Amino acid sequence: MMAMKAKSMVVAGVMSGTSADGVDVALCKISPSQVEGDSPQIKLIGAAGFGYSKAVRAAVLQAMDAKAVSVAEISRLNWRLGEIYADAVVSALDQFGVKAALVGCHGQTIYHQGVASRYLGSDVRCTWQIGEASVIAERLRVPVVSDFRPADLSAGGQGAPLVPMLDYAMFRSAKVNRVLQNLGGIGNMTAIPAGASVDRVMAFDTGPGNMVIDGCMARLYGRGFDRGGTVARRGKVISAVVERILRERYFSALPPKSCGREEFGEKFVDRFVGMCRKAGASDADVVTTATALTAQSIFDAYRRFVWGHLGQIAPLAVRTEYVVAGGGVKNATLMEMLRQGFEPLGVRVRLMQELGVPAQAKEGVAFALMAWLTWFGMTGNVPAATGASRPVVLGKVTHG
Ligand SMILES: Nc1ncnc2c1ncn2[C@@H]1O[C@H](COP(=O)(O)OP(=O)(O)OP(=O)(O)O)[C@@H](O)[C@H]1O
Ligand SMILES: CC(=O)N[C@H]1[C@@H]2OC[C@@H](O2)[C@@H](O)[C@@H]1O[C@H](C)C(=O)O
Repeated sequence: MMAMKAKSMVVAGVMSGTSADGVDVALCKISPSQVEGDSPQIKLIGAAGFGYSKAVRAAVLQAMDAKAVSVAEISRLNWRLGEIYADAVVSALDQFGVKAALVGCHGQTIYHQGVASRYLGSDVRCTWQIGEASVIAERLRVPVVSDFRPADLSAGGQGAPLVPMLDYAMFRSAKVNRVLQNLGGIGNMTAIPAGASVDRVMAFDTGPGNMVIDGCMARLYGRGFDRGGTVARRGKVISAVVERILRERYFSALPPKSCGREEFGEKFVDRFVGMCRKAGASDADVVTTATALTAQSIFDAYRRFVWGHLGQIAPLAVRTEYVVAGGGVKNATLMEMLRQGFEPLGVRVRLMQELGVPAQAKEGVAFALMAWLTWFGMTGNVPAATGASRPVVLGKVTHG
């Protein structure tokens, strides 16, 4: 690909994640670095969130269950999501009174399999994000970059996580180790040792973020999520269940690794609720135990994989900061559990907004950055995070 000379641009980044709760749009000004070879400069102009209607959320969740949905429905949903994303971008641009020259749209993951399984005589790994980019490009009349994950997957990576590119560009520090955590449907962690180069970044999905909590809330309380963590605050943790689950394969597998509803969706929630009930759990205890599972799986991952890596790469770092983003930041019980686990280890827990990006906006910013990199022919994956054999240009461009 012939690379154009990179220029400053206003880019709209659009993310709709595994929680399937709606769309986050981040409007960013992205400019080339003043220093040759350094990361681009990213300035957040504004961010806005748009919840899916109940019917759209139900259709998205259904599309993730291949047995319950037809190809016709997936095709219609692809189109409808394109409209929903276009509406969200138009509303965000109106709200902040700016024009975007480029859109980066992640789309909705309806299937993700980072690890190979045997299929039609071959070892197949695959990933699928929907939300028709042509619909967005036609409405906005600007180019849209979408479908970011397949290029990394084709280069031998897991196709996820991709946010480490943003984490490294925006939040690395010369003196402090930074561990960046997202608490979306799935939890993911990026560890950047102080002063490290990009090939020393470690990143992976820690397991459930809010997905299991949300699943238990839907089943036991008929609600989408545990607002503020108030239900989890009332119950008690069934430690034996948490310990048993943490011995399962996903948690002990070495990074790079990625997961989704395939691992922690409905089927997992069925089994989890069953295990809690067997141990005598009340409804609130189930939700508290699901919350503790998220928190414990995170410390566990930190202790197993991250601690040693930070010590080895940056032995002189004065401290480690653990910076949390994503919707889970609003769950006060989960945040308290995380603080109780990290503070005794001397790790300072901080919120993403303290570093200048609202917790809910970070992934939108990441896809604005990745679109900008792609538009100028630059690579966007971090092979140390995804396991890819090389850095690749991500995504497909639909010209508006
Ligand atoms: N007020 C709140 N109190 C508690 N939890 C909340 C609150 N608001 C949002 N959440 C949680 O945050 C989730 C959404 O988080 P977010 O939008 O970061 O996830 P996502 O981007 O869909 O997922 P992923 O990052 O895994 O792709 C909700 O499903 C809910 O569980
Ligand atoms: C396949 C897929 O959509 N994965 C998401 C999901 O949500 C969180 C976690 O699992 C992460 O691996 C990824 O998203 C973020 C944006 C990423 O790629 O970094």
